[in-house]
Amino acid sequence: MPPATTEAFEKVGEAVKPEQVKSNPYGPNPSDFLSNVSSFKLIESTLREGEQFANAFFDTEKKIAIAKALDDFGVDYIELTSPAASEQSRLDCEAICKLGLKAKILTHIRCHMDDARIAVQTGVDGVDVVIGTSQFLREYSHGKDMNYIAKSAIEVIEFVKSHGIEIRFSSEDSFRSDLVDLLNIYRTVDKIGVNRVGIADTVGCANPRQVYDLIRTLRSVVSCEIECHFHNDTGCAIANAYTALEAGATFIDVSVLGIGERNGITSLGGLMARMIAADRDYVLSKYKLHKLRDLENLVAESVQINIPFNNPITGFCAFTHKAGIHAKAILANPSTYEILDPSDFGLTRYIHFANRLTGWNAIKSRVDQLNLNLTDAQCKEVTTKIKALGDIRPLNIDDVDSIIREYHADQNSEIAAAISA
Ligand SMILES: CC(=O)SCCNC(=O)CCNC(=O)[C@H](O)C(C)(C)COP(=O)(O)OP(=O)(O)OC[C@H]1O[C@@H](n2cnc3c(N)ncnc32)[C@H](O)[C@@H]1OP(=O)(O)O
Ligand SMILES: O=C(O)CCC(=O)C(=O)O
Ligand SMILES: [Mg+2]
Repeated sequence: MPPATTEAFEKVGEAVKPEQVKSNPYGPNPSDFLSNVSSFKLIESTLREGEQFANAFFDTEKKIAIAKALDDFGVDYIELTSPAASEQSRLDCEAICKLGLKAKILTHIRCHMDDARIAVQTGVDGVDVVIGTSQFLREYSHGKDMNYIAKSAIEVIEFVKSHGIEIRFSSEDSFRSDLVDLLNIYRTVDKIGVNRVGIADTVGCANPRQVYDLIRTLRSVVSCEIECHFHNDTGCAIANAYTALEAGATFIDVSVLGIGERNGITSLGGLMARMIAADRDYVLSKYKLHKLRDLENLVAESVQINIPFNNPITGFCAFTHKAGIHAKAILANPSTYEILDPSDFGLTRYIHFANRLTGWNAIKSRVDQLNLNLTDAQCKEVTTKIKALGDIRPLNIDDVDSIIREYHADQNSEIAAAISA
């Protein structure tokens, strides 16, 4: 496309000169500036954080079905509820470890030797250890100071490592913790050797700028990988996860449909949507995106919820285009109003034409689908009729098809009458 002329702008004031705008990092292809988010990994926590969702009860059979579906989807790690939580949780953890899945199996425990002793006997590939570091949790949850936290962290980490499995240490409520305390504890555990450290926005208070700053700072203090866990209380879970990757994190905790404590965490599907827009080749090479819908249905049924209408990718209208302006452009080139390609997820787009916002281009497309023959002028005329009925009541496809067919028949009988006259 030729560069926009500045003539029109100069009439209303000084135009921006192309040389003033070195490059636009945001477009037209967003992936140009996103190379640093590539090669992220997923810690899938439906069977841990997700079990903390109010409606969740997974029996052994359901946990196995979900674990297999997650593995088939291609998640890197599956995180399971603490085996210290209950006897059945421990048995389920052992059962999932024995499935021989490609994904590595983790369990998630308090920073406590009692839990660690149980965890290392389950057959997991790694243990995620967590302890609250904010003033709130230090005072009202476990009541321990930073010295105690550091000592028990070292003891638990060395114990888990001595069993030859992966270890991750995480602070709970990281964003309301003292920064110096945080960096000190992470530096300590990094020195003794952990696979990952984790940052957790346990109450969902962080915004992307805070995430960027904290992860960037942490990146300069530790040499191990950084994992992040974001709650969605203020609606930032996906954006925060993405920003964490930009800042140097490489592991993100997700759950199917985002289920978890309160209103949950970064959703698997939401993160897939965000990441495929950033690095399509990487995401397609790693994850079987066409299995997302079945995976979400499996979990939604298990916890007795519906898929929200506005869910990324699988919400019922995620690829439905309605207003006439949109429909026309989508018909010409789907990239006009779609950043995601539904076929990447085994889905199809839909043009909604049974409403008063429709335009003649969408109606013409429907006329073609019905294999009828109307000129552009006739399509415009029949669109006026459809809009008139759409002003009175909601329409369905049958209404529109009836108007089109009736109009088509009228036109044909007029032609026939003209010929016979
Ligand atoms: C933010 C998160 O989601 S963290 C993960 C949350 N996961 C879970 O809670 C797993 C399910 N939990 C459970 O089944 C139980 O809470 C158990 C088995 C872990 C503990 O049960 P109980 O001993 O009955 O204690 P309760 O649940 O009432 O309180 C939590 C206990 O853990 C302690 N604690 C809390 N966090 C930590 C931690 N990170 N490290 C060590 N101890 C901790 C508290 O001090 C409290 O101990 P207390 O009994 O001496 O006061
Ligand atoms: O272990 C972690 O990093 C996160 C724990 C958790 O679920 C949270 O803090 O919300
Ligand atoms: Mg959580």
